[in-house]
Amino acid sequence: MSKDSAGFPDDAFDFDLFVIGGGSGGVRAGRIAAAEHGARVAMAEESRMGGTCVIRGCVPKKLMIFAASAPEAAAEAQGYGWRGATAGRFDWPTFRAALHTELSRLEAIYENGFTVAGGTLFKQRATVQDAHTVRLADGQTVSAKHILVATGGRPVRPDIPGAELGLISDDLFELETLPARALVIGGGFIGCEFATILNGLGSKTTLAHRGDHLLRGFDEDMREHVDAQMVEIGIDLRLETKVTAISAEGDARRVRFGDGSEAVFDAVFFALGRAPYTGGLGLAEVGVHLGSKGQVMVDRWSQTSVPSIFAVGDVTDRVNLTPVAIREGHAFADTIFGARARSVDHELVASAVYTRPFEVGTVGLTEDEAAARGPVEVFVADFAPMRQKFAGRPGRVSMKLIVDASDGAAEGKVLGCHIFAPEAGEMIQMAAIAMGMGATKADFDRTMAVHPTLAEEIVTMRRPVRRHGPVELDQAVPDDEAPDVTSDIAPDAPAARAVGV
Ligand SMILES: Cc1cc2nc3c(=O)[nH]c(=O)nc-3n(C[C@H](O)[C@H](O)[C@H](O)COP(=O)(O)OP(=O)(O)OC[C@H]3O[C@@H](n4cnc5c(N)ncnc54)[C@H](O)[C@@H]3O)c2cc1C
Ligand SMILES: NC(=O)c1ccc[n+]([C@@H]2O[C@H](COP(=O)([O-])OP(=O)(O)OC[C@H]3O[C@@H](n4cnc5c(N)ncnc54)[C@H](O)[C@@H]3O)[C@@H](O)[C@H]2O)c1
Repeated sequence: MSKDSAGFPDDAFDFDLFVIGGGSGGVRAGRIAAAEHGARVAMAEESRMGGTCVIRGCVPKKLMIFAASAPEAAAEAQGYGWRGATAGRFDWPTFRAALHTELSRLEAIYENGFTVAGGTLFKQRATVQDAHTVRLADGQTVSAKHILVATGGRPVRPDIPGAELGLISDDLFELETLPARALVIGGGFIGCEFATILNGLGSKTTLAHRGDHLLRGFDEDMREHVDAQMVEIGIDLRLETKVTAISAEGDARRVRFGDGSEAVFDAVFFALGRAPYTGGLGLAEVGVHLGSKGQVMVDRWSQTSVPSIFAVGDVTDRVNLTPVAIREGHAFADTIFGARARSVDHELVASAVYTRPFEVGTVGLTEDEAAARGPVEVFVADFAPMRQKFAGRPGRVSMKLIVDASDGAAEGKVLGCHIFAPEAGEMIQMAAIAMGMGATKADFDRTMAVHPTLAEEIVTMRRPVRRHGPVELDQAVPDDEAPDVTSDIAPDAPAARAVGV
């Protein structure tokens, strides 16, 4: 059997690795350690194998987004000559049954993938007893040379009267009936996606967000496009709105807002962020440093302050996305059991928010972030896409490239790419490859367009619409004193393209 820098197998322990949590990060780490590196691996999962992404996150959410897209598809079909096209009547029990059949299928794949690789699965909660020992809920203890904490996160509830009457994201997938009137509180990833789903499935949906635009942290233009689309599809969008109390009114919920007004809903969903799931895990007691949110503090090798204990995924609160958790788990397994040191680069992580009909795809710096670092040029394509335009459907695509305008080594490098369009998530994946390779605007320009597509606009933006940064770059102005000049170079540059011209 192979032996590496970690010195395994080590008969002093029951296992070489004990993974706590069978989600995206934990399963990948356990499977790679066992199948590819021959480690003796055990795992504990207290709920269902697959974790948040598979059972109560990305997968059921995206399937519900598909379901919720049917009314818009029918409306579009009418514009293409399908007279009388409608989506029909949405039957939640039928969809929910199919959804849970699919989730069970995926759960089995995750479980089999691990056990076929030779892993030992404990279907119960585990806590950390000491640097090399895990205690299971049934009382048994198991020793391991390494422990990997991959327990993910949990939705947070607000500290307001009646908070227990609200639902969390997990609940959407289990509802007995769809609410006729739904309130979603929170304007982040989940708030935007859940409001889109509920609206598309026929719930009269209100989205309340405390900020002035949805999706804080995203490029400002993208945020405004998402705000406008929410209103366009019929969501009652209440920005700069706080919820102060919830009370029961029969099966319904009476909600009090910050301005003193009240309204009644059939369901209230909290989408207020997620907290690392470390409560009661025993980590602090054995000397693992936790951050202010309870996240496990790790170095770039995902190692904690206790050398035998590692952590990956949402529980570390680095970038809380499935592909990141998977990559961190894989890198951990290769480093510790494969004698191949690999760490994860958390820069340039692309992501998408699956709003409808247009979604947001983003990678790299926002315009504001980039402008704060140095001179940049901003290229924008803003147009009514052929497909929607022909069908008489609303919506304008927006694509933005932010380009380094310094005269240094990074001159011309694309620093940020932001797309608001149908299937923007698919497009941004491709842009992320180019940007990861350090592509410049000239590289984009040299690329021949694929016509007629939406994505071709990303290689045909000729002139910047704005430039940020010092006017005279040669002047020795210290960075913190440099004027932040925003000049309109070509105010008419975002070509209002209709029908693929
Ligand atoms: C509604 C929603 C939609 C999302 N959509 C996307 C998306 O579209 N794209 C994307 O990239 N990301 C998305 N995410 C985020 C993504 O789901 C997470 O980033 C990812 O699942 C994190 O993986 P993980 O392995 O860190 O944790 P998890 O997948 O949460 O796995 C942790 C596992 O550990 C188990 N566990 C916890 N404590 C213990 C214990 N003490 N003993 C035993 N088992 C334990 C849990 O039951 C769970 O199964 C979404 C999240 C939500 C909530
Ligand atoms: N498409 C995707 O990739 C995807 C989808 C869903 C979730 N996720 C992941 O899951 C994480 C959690 O999603 P999320 O939407 O819950 O978190 P989030 O951090 O994206 O958004 C939280 C929202 O809640 C608001 N908020 C927080 N506390 C509040 C309070 N007390 N009162 C009022 N508003 C409050 C914030 O202003 C913000 O708008 C995301 O950050 C992301 O990492 C990813």
